Amino acid sequence: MGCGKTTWSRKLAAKLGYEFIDLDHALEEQMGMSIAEYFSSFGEDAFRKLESDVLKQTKYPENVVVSTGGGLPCFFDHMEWMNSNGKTLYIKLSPKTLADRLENSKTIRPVLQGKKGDELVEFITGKLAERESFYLQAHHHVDGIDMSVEKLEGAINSAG
Ligand SMILES: Nc1ncnc2c1ncn2[C@@H]1O[C@H](COP(=O)(O)OP(=O)(O)OP(=O)(O)O)[C@@H](O)[C@H]1O
Ligand SMILES: O=C(O)C1=C[C@@H](O)[C@@H](O)[C@H](O)C1
Ligand SMILES: [Mg+2]
Repeated sequence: MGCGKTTWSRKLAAKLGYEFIDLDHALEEQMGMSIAEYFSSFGEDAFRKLESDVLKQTKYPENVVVSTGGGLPCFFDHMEWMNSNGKTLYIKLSPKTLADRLENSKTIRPVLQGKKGDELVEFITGKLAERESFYLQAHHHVDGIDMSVEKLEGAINSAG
């Protein structure tokens, strides 16, 4: 969460002349409300089910860069499904850098429940420990510091 998937997928798509789909955005369109509102009205389990349906039922164009939500890779068979249907890339950052970015971001992320400072760093450290085994299944891993479109292109064109 907050590693730059949306920001950099959009830039990569523009550079490649591909379409761009952000699955959090697609979900919000389908729900007719923000993710934060959906979480508080229907809870996380309902959100994860809908997120899975949107991942698998979206009609993807042939050439597209897709950014997922931060939790999506860690539920159901999503990593396996994405690895079978495209090239996957994990943008890796430390909990401290993620916390700094998330504190400055305007998007409300309900999983964080308003945490700040050291409490936020500690929470992200725990979440990453739970989740990283899923993220590491991605075909390619890039360090999210000094990010550039060229760095992303290099990673997806590399052997692994
Ligand atoms: N290389 C960068 N350097 C500094 N800030 C960045 C960089 N990339 C993204 N950001 C900022 O970090 C924040 C999170 O970025 P973004 O929303 O793209 O992350 P995300 O991975 O899509 O998050 P989520 O998992 O919640 O969808 C934004 O405020 C964005 O402007
Ligand atoms: O990390 C998560 O679990 C989430 C990340 C966001 O992208 C959204 O998908 C939602 O806020 C949940
Ligand atoms: Mg995003």
